[in-house]
Amino acid sequence: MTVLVLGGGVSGLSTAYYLTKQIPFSSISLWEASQRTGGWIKSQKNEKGIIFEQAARTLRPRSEAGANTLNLIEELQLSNDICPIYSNSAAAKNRLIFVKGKLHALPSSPISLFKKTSPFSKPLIASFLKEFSVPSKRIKDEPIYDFMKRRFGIEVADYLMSPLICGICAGNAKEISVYFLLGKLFEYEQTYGSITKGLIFNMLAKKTELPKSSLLSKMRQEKWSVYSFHSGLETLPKKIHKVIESKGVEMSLNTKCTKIEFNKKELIIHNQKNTVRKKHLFSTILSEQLAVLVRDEHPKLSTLLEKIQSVNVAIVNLHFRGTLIKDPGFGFLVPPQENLPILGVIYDSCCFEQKGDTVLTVMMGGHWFKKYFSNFTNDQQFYEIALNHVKRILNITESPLSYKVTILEKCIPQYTVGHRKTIEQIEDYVRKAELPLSLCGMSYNGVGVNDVILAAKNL
Ligand SMILES: C=Cc1c2[nH]c(c1C)Cc1[nH]c(c(CCC(=O)O)c1C)Cc1[nH]c(c(C)c1CCC(=O)O)Cc1[nH]c(c(C)c1C=C)C2
Repeated sequence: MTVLVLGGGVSGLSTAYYLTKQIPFSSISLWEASQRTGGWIKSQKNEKGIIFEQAARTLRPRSEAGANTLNLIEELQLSNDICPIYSNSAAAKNRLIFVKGKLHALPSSPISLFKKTSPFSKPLIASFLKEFSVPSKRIKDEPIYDFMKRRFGIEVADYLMSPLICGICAGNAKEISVYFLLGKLFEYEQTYGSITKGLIFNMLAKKTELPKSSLLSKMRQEKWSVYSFHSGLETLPKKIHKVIESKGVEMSLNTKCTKIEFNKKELIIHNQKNTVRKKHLFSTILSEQLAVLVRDEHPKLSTLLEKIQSVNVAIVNLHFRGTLIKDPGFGFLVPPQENLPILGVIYDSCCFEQKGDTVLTVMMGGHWFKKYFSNFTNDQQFYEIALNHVKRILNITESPLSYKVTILEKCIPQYTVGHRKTIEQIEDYVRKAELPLSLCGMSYNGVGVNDVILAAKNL
């Protein structure tokens, strides 16, 4: 069997990795359009040992997908490279939002739900209790914002959910699908008539057994909240690359697929230099990129793939001398109704020690990229916006020792309302046309690193 994996991000790398285990005697090739693998995961270490993370920086260990990644890490013999953030640390507990000119700490423990904390006008427990009696609505899907406003009220939608959706997918909660991004909460309303009731039933229910591994036990024992690696998150894709190469996967960098032809259950796949024939294709590139490659032969499939659009995110990493954060934590998010050009700031040096200095990452754009930056022409403009906001909000007067601006083009797919139907239609088309094609990656069933690794395993 000859197979090709398209895309060398963590999704493509893990697809190739699991294929080497599942079909060990096949010939596996991987094409990556750029000069490196790892995709958006890129950790840049400077001569002083300061790490600038370009996009994703931590992984969550506590879910089926999180447990699967821990298993993979153990298989890759990376357990000793892990750097956890423990649940009782400020970086795990202190999450802030910037509302009406001030930073506010979000409730972080069951007790804090009983206290009134600004910007909320009442204790959050009141919204949860009221939610019991809100009539349920039979729906197939809804924007997350509408769902939360209907169930918990406008403050939860504005101050909790909208910023959280910015953090997860740099998206607008008024457009993102609740079914797809918050499937459990959606299911609770549909099954129990109330989210709060669903949460309680879920807490009392017998937990599904997660795959056992010694790393998983260690994580539970030590109470990790999230984790990365001592040399940054890129440790993971780098190691997968090394392992799959050693197992015989033929890796081709700077190799951009230009066209795919489906010929009697065989594929003819073109790149800038040559053409190859393969029995099966695993596409982990963005659905909108794949749409272009299949358009000539399968225009209907192409139109469906194009429906899943991604947004640009601008990242500005800043490095200052000394410890400048007065209230340590994970960082802060800016709810969209504040109408500011930044989405949030991560306090990297509060999460992982950075030689006693302060390292911050400012995230900008996402759904609002065009609104704020359509006329920007150079990195300096992004840097100035980021620095001015950081200085003002965090009361920093110093100038950074170094910085880096990165524009991540089409970085996060947006699962808008109707995403489920689009996925079903795509799967239906591939099945009926008997295309030797498997789809994986951020565009389909989860945008997180854990999600795409699990999806690769389950292909
Ligand atoms: C390029 C920017 C990215 C933003 N989100 C993601 C990237 C790559 C992907 C992402 N981030 C989170 C998740 C949820 C599941 C997980 O794997 O952890 C995903 C898929 C978590 C997250 N990251 C930030 C926040 C505030 C959150 C929410 C949950 C939490 O509080 O831990 C930081 C952050 N990420 C983005 C922005 C704008 C931002 C703001 C500080 C976009």
